[in-house]
Amino acid sequence: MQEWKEAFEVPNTLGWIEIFILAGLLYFVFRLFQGTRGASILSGLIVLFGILSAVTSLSHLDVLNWILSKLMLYITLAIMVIFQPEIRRVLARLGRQPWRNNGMASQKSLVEPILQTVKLLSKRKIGALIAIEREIGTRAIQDTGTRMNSAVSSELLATIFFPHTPLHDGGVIISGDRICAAGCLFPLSQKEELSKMLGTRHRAAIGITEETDAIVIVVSEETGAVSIAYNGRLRRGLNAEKLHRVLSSMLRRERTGLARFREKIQTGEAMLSDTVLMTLNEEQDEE
Ligand SMILES: Nc1ncnc2c1ncn2[C@@H]1O[C@H](COP(=O)(O)OP(=O)(O)OP(=O)(O)O)[C@@H](O)[C@H]1O
Repeated sequence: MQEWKEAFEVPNTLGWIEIFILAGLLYFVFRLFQGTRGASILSGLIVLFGILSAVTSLSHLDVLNWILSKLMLYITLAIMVIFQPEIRRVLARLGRQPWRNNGMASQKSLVEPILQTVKLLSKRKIGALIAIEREIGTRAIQDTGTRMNSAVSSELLATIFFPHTPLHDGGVIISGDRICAAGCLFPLSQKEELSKMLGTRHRAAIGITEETDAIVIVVSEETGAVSIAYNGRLRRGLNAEKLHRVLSSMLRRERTGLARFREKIQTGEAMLSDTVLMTLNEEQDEE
């Protein structure tokens, strides 16, 4: 009984500081994992472990408590292995460089050529995979393809994806207002819940957005359907008008790095990922 009383005693100032720091850390971790496959499993595990540890320690179930504390290390290792993609993505988010200006301010210089390309390729059922890099760098992925440094034009994009040409296999990466690589191998998404209908091109589109904050446009070779991937999600079957709206809206939200950084500070961490997801959700709701 004494232990229970001690456990629920009002903490002193230092205790309160510790509680606030711990709560802040937990909130930070949950925000980072929010929306990922691991979020609900992770919170479930933490709650379960917390309850079991509290009960075994307060009830003097020493053996069980000892086993739980030993299991903690293995569970942590297991979490790291199971949630490897999420952890990679979270670390990449942490490594974002909001002050980096990759020249994305010009919306028109990207939207129009991409739309024209997509319309042409979709009509002819030519497969395409176009990633637009944002704050998280994609250099390692660019290195899997052929480096380029060309202005974005619909003629060049369409030529790259034209069948039987050397660069048509793989994806194009646009950084700033330049096509910086073509024929790149994107990481494939390992999500099990993805439709069996989705082949490797679409899985690659989702895969790169799980690890970076890139926006990816996919044209299906089989159906000519146009999809857009962001933040590990795929929005399928967009017509020209919808693609224009979604793409313009996403790119409009891009500011020059410093302006966005200032804005984030003023609004208190209005995460771009949230606003873009809202755009996708709004679009989905409209259907
Ligand atoms: N990891 C990857 N990175 C970039 N491109 C890839 C990757 N894997 C496959 N691709 C591209 O996708 C093509 C194969 O597409 P596949 O038919 O398997 O996919 P899909 O999603 O069904 O697309 P589609 O509807 O166009 O057929 C390859 O020829 C290649 O160009």
